[in-house]
Amino acid sequence: MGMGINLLLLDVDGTLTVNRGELALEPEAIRAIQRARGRVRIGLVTGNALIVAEALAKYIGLNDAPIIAENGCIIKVNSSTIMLSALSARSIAEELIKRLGLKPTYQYPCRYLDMTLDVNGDDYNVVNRIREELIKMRVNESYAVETSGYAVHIRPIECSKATAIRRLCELINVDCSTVAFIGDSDIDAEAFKVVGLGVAVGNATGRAKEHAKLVTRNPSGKGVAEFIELMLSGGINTLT
Ligand SMILES: O=C(O)COP(=O)(O)O
Ligand SMILES: [Mg+2]
Repeated sequence: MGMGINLLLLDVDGTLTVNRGELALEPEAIRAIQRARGRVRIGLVTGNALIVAEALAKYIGLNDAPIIAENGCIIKVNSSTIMLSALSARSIAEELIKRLGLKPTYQYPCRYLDMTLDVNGDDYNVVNRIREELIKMRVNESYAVETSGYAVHIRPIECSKATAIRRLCELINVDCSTVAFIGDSDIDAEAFKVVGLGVAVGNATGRAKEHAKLVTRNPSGKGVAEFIELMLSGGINTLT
């Protein structure tokens, strides 16, 4: 591959977990990440709340990992936390919960800009109902609505994982072309376009695979372990 990777960015749900739709972490992925520490800089890019992503990074042993949370609405790097929009989707989400009888996720109280609603299995249907309601409320131009497979997210339209990754690269002086990002869902597909190496895990959505440069043979966390082994064995050389 002859591609130097300076920064390895990891999605969380469906990527570090044993499978899409499951929350249990894949031990092989955690072990591979711990082996990769010191060889390449590692960060998390997730739809999860910042506090959830920070706790996960600490428990994996990635203490100073740069974190992009809330689908690109928040960046935590070194000791600064940056909000990438002045607009929060909280009030709109409250209105949608009332109008459509939706349920907030457990992270809802710990979130700032990108708000999450339960999918209860039919996430694409919930996304469409919300998009229609936002049009009725004449605010559909201000918010993006997407599903990760784990929750339906409503966020200020100017925020995304792609935009946040570009901003993070500027902040830590890394060229986006030397960044690898591994993900599993449609939301990650857009972010694959801004990094040098977009990697979709084997059970990723069709859209994610379509926009990835590499699709791992293995699913979710085992796919992450497979990619990291490839990287550590010089299959994709790392510059550190
Ligand atoms: O928070 C979610 O819904 C999914 O999180 P992810 O971006 O790590 O897949
Ligand atoms: Mg995911």
